[in-house]
Amino acid sequence: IDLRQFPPEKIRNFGIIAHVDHGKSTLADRLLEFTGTIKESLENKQVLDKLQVERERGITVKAQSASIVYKCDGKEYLLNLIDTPGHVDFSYEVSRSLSACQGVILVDATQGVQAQTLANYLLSMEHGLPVIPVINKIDMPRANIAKVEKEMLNLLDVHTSEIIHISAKLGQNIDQVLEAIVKQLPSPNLDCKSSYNSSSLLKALLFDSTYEKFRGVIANVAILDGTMKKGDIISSVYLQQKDGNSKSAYEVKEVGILRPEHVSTDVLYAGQVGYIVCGMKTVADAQIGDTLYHHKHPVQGLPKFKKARPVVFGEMFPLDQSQFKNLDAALNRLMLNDRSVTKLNSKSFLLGSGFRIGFLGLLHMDVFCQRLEQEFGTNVVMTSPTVPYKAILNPNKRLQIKEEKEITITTPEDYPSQNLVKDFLQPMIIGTVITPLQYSQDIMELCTAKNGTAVGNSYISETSLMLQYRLPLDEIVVDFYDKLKSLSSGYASFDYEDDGYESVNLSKVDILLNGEIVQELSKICTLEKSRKIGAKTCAKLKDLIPRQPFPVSIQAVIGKSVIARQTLPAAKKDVLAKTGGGDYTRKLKLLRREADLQKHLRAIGKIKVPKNLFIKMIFKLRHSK
Ligand SMILES: Nc1nc2c(ncn2[C@@H]2O[C@H](COP(=O)(O)OP(=O)(O)OP(=O)(O)O)[C@@H](O)[C@H]2O)c(=O)[nH]1
Repeated sequence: IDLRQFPPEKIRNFGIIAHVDHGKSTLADRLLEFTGTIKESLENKQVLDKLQVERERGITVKAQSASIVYKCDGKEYLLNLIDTPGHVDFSYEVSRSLSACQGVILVDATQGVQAQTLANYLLSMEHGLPVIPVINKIDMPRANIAKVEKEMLNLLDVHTSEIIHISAKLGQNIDQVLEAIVKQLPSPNLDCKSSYNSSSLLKALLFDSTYEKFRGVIANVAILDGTMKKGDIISSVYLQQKDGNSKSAYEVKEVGILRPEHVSTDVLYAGQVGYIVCGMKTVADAQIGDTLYHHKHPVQGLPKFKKARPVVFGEMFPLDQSQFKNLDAALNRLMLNDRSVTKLNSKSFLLGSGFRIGFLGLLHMDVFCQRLEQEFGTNVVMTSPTVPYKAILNPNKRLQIKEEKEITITTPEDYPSQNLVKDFLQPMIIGTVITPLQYSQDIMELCTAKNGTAVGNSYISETSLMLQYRLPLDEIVVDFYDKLKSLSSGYASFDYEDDGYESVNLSKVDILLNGEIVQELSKICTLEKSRKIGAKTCAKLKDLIPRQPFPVSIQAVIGKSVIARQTLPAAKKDVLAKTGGGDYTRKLKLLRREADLQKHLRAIGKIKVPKNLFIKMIFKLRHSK
């Protein structure tokens, strides 16, 4: 491809956004086939979902770009498409991708408008992006186009005449979608007047990155002004700020576009989207949202990207401590590809050195761990996840806290001494559920049971309802989504947004084995839930700990008060087994000696629990609802 043929007016950059499973990746397949970017084949199924985890789970977790060339009214256009994930846990990928887009297609399916349809639509409005409304899966017998159109008219600012009806699976009306992209979406809104003005200073947005073993960081860039060529020496606004006089400069070793695989073009012009390889090595250097420029010609930086805000935290340890450094390196590389994860160092008495990692949800946490294993061969153990609570501490002279202070609690270790605390706060969300009418009663009961308060209900059609509840984040991260799906036979959809913090009665449940605290099993939870959690942990431990020669008391405590307990009886040893008939006094002697031994062991009382048991326990607690 000669990229000089595509000045900005012949370029359209668009993202495909929609609810989970509405057919975004399938539409991307057809767009790639229809424009001859890839060969037509029945084998082409979600070709942009390249990760093993995406193939195995059948979901997109990573936004992917591809450049296609399309001829419309005799002129060729360069279209850059970004296929985005639909699940709420990966919404950061969507918002990040939209920063490199000029237009968006909203694919809707026969299920009608769902929670993420609405969330993504609002996101594109926030970015000021126009939307091409599309109804997908019209080939399905269950398709109810009239109903879906009505919902779209009710909830989205679109007109019936604009809605395109397609079957991404069968490739029906794909040409209409492409034509709408060219005719209805604007060309990139650039700082420059002309793409070939060689005097224009380079200004490029780094909007995504991946890591490859031999090539290092591969950065996806949108060129906003000037040109980027192989051999150019570039720097970035972030590096300039970090290093003062901008010592860090990189030579562009490769530059090209994605079709969808890397195709080197040696140059990218203003308005185009592509990739560069320039020897960057770390997450710190390849900052998402950074502005790149020619080293000798600094430019004004673009507004920074909003940072992802983790909603669950877990502690991650290598199964084998000798692998700690490898795990650190693997995490840094994976974080180049997944920018929504946060990482801090952490330590555990039993599990050794590890990391405190923040995720955007439990699915995100599972997918991230699976990617670590599949792409980097690391084996890790994750402690049970917790949401970020806050504590307001009273002033304290001894601890040199001069005025009220707010701290964030993401692990039991952060839990402050109760007498210092003025108030605990928990994160709240506004959850939006869209459901067919017949399931709404059960869903309302579920929201109430999860301590939710209704903030608004409205009909989106005669048969579907939108429910909005204010809920504690802690109540939805574990099993809310699964329960919602099972109550509604899979029909209800869910999305949520932050809604500040609210006062809560928080507690820290510690687990004691024969009076000794086991740090790794401590848990922060609301006082209301503490008994249930304490009892469950004690019962599970009783099952898992091997019998010892002495009884083991397993207690769950809050401070000094015991809230649950179990006793693991001593392993009985038949001391008389070898005595046969024998003398009565000898038997008595043996029994007395055994009783003394028991007493002695009980006095020592220390039980040696293997590391494996904790790993099993952590695993069990995480996977039991
Ligand atoms: N019958 C029919 N099935 C379709 C159509 N489009 C997609 N599908 C099916 O719907 C399912 C989901 O399609 P995907 O393309 O993976 O959906 P997605 O929106 O990319 O999914 P996420 O990225 O995980 O949110 C797959 O089984 C597709 O084969 C269509 O037009 N007709």
